[in-house]
Amino acid sequence: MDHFLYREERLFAEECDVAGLAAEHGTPLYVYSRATLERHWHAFDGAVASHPHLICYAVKANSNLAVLNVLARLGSGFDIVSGGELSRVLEAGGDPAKVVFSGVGKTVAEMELALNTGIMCFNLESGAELELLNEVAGRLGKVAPVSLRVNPDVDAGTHPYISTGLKENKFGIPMEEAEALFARAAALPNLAVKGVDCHIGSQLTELKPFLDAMDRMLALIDRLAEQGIVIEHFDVGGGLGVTYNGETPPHPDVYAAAILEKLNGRPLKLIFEPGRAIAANAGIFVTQVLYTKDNGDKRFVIVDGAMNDLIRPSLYGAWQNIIPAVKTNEPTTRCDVVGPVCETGDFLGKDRELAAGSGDLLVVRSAGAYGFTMASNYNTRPRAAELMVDGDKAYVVREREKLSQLWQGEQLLP
Ligand SMILES: Cc1ncc(COP(=O)(O)O)c(C=O)c1O
Ligand SMILES: N[C@@H](CCCC[NH3+])C(=O)O
Repeated sequence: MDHFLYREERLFAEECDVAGLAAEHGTPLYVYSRATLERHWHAFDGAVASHPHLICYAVKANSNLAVLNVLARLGSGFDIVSGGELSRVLEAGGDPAKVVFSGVGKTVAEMELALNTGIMCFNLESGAELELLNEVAGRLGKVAPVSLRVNPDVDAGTHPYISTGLKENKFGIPMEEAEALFARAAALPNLAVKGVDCHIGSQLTELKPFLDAMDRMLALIDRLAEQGIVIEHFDVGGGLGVTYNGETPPHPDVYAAAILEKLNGRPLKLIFEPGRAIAANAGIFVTQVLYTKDNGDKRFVIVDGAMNDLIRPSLYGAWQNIIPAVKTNEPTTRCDVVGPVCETGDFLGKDRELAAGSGDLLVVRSAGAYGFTMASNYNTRPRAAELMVDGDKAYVVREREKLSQLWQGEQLLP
């Protein structure tokens, strides 16, 4: 069930009137729905209930402490890609024993933090990283639990910037090197091989690439077993897509059933790293129209939200639905919804049919993932406030940034 629905002509987030939230908290504004986050998490967790598993929510999608805390309370694990994300998980009450650490460029300081915190597993992405982690763990008198992220070389059929499982991408270890590196990891005194990991890309809307990757990864797991390297868990990564514009990605039930079928009774614990599928449609971005202007046949609706707040349209040409917070009977016009940032690429949507005049509120849907986490201060724009609604209550989960915070730490010359 969608928790962002119109009642008469007004859009609600759960039981809260979106225009009312904007009047109280200002714009631009992110609004998240707790019920939706929980429903999406349970959809994943429930889909694999029959099999040992752990859902490790990908923190990069939306790392607000309140979001992490809501998921931690459900028992979620977390997929992190930096020491900063690990610190956020801890701050939000997440369990380090349910954390997997992905990413191609872990630093010594990040390895130390993760080892001292006692995370569940390091997803290693290169031979060099493997040697360094062994050294760092040795120095701390610890044994690091590891899995190797293997690049299965499958085409995820997604945007080239968010495809990660092809040979030409920087992620993971090439399949041809995997067995030798697993043998090396198993032989090192301060590493303990726990798992095999892959992640082939984001916003996948078909099952086939996932299943192709699984075939290759399971064949690898079987070859490793023949060499006496026992794998306890298989981390299938994240990447399940969502509906932005009529896409029909498989429901977690269908996705999980297909994965379990491929597993074919192998006693492997499954780890999932969904980010977008949990957070994207649990959030909206609310922005107010400043001006409209017509340049020849082109109408621009200039809003107070911009690419610095929500970069997906500019960066990937991503399409996210834009709807009014309050519907009117005014005639609609075809327009580009653009922000105040000094870049031609600063748009939230192009060629949209909207009735939008100065002062009106527009809502960008599916903004709960890779929205605020990718925001910047470009053009010295303070980052938006974030709210979480829970029924008829709305909580400020991040205050709007103050201008003075933007130059904190900057110094004039003497
Ligand atoms: C290693 C890893 N795991 C999980 C995710 C989460 O992906 P998604 O938000 O598409 O589920 C990503 C991002 O694509 C990732 O790089
Ligand atoms: N940030 C991207 C997805 C990249 C996923 C991170 N590995 C997006 O908004 O679609």
